Amino acid sequence: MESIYKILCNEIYGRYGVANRDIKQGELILKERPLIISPPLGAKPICFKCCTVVSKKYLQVCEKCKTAFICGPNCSGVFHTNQECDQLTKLEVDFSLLKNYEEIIPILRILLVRYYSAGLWKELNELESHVEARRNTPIWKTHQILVEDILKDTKLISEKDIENETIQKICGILDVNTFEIRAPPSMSILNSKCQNLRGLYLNAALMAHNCISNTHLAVDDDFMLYIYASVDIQKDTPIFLNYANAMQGTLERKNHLREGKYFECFCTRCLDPSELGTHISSLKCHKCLKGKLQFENLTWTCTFCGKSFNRLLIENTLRQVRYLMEDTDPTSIMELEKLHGRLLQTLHPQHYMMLELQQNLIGLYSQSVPSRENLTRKIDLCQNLLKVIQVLEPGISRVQGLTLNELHSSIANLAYLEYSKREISLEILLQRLKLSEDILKAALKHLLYEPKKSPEGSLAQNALRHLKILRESINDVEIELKQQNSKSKRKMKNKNTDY
Ligand SMILES: C[S@@+](CC[C@H](N)C(=O)[O-])C[C@H]1O[C@@H](n2cnc3c(N)ncnc32)[C@H](O)[C@@H]1O
Repeated sequence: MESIYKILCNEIYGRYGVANRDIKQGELILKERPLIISPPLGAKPICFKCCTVVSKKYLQVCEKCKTAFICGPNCSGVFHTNQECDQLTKLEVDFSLLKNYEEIIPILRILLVRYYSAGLWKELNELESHVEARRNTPIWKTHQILVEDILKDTKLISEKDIENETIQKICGILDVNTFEIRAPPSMSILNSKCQNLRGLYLNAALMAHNCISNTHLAVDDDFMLYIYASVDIQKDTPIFLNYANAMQGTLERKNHLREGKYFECFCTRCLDPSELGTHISSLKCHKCLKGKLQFENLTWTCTFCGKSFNRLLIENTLRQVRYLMEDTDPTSIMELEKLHGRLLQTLHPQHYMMLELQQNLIGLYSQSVPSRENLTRKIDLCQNLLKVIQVLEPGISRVQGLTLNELHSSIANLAYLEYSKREISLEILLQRLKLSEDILKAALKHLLYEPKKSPEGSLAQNALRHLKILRESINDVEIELKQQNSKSKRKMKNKNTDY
């Protein structure tokens, strides 16, 4: 069967994927298992079998190779393959070395590939590593001390490897090509923040970046990666992933791409100071208080009065805003609302830091008392957020799905509340419930792409159950409305006959 995409190469992107035919929104473009899952530099080690993060004190070793870390003898994970285990047995790697220097684990796992699969090793080495751009930078030196020098003391790498910069190249390949993925829930890291892992997917790694991507990515609990078309993609169009966070401003995304992926992005969003009219990076003009400050030609300029502001001044303002956000209790609606009000004087209401606050608030309101004030505010926040996401993540989008899901429940709850207080009629209640149903259906259109074996997948299943309940409620209200109408018709008739 003809492949849905093909790989081309040009001077800008290097290798990149393009649609081999018209691809419909929602079509699966790629489903792929990772070649390797690893913790990022400096993070806690993971079980070689199931990849859960494990505290050092709970680590055990594989009975067979006596080297690979495992979370326990009954672990049923599949990632410590026989090939890897056999190879570690043959190489007689010193376990204490691994235990004390977990930084070398991902590199070691990749090095093992060259012993058991020449084909995979070749494919891996063809990935972009940007060694030239990295040479003698701080990250190069860190890897030299934390990885290269330690591996040198073992028989795992030769003098030739050092000469060929094999280890630095692998480190570059991991930094440039891996996807950030969520670690499975861990029993041995109680109360710790969820740690992210890095997954290397040989085919997905070939896709180019655009800040407005045309794909939707999902990873299930077994680390299977799914890439769907988030919008219709015409034949010969590049298949774009977004390597950056769509909900960050241009300067932040550009920094991330420059420092981590070694390129400058010139997509339509990066070239437009208003970021496609979303104003996700805009500030309020302190001088005229009317215009928006946008970054163009290396300065921040007001769209209304034309005054320019020094870049350092704005960077300092944004840093102060970040400190204020970090200093605010993220579990307190009152504190976050106070900060939101205060920041409205400095930032555009759709600035990415405002959106971050708004997302936090939506989460808190969804767990709070469903009072009229709370529900109305949550509806406003969801609508504001959706205006931006629909532009920055057009088509299928997880954030859109989650926000629409929150919006539907608040609209239904507010309608019930107002009806119970006799503030709205049964007809209006029905209208609002139908609106909520439409919004929930729209949410499901996004969320149904989430793998069943993932937290978002469970949320989608929940949303499906809610849809059923909502339909039953709508049915009940329709019946009640019919009864009410026929009752009033009968009353009218009786009144008429009385006359
Ligand atoms: C994950 S790799 C993609 C595959 C790579 N092009 C190759 O040939 O192996 C990421 C690298 O591709 C290049 N790249 C991807 N998207 C790009 C873009 N929009 N503009 C410029 N370079 C891009 C950059 O060199 C980046 O570091």
